[in-house]
Amino acid sequence: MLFHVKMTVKLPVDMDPAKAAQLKAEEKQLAQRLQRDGTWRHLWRIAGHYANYSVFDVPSVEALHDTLLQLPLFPYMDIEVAGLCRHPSSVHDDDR
Ligand SMILES: O=C(O)C[C@H]1C=CC(=O)O1
Repeated sequence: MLFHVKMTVKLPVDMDPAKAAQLKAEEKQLAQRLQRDGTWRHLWRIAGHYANYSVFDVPSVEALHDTLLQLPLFPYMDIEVAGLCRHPSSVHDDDR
């Protein structure tokens, strides 16, 4: 199942910079692992924002929920999710 996810990062302005750097490094490590295993299909920065548009490929809504909860930055993100299904006019066979 494919899901479009918008993540907006809102780190507290008074967060210790070392803690922020650690969280971002941990997030990057997990994000790259999930991209390599095919779970995190797309990751795009939204220009001008500390936010991203992503596409996740997971077996269920519960799996998406569990994946998002694992993200080190989860406590500091606003997350919006939209389920995706194949468009009848799509020419891409892997859109499912
Ligand atoms: O920077 C972000 O958009 C937040 C998050 C998503 C992947 C990652 O490495 O950090």
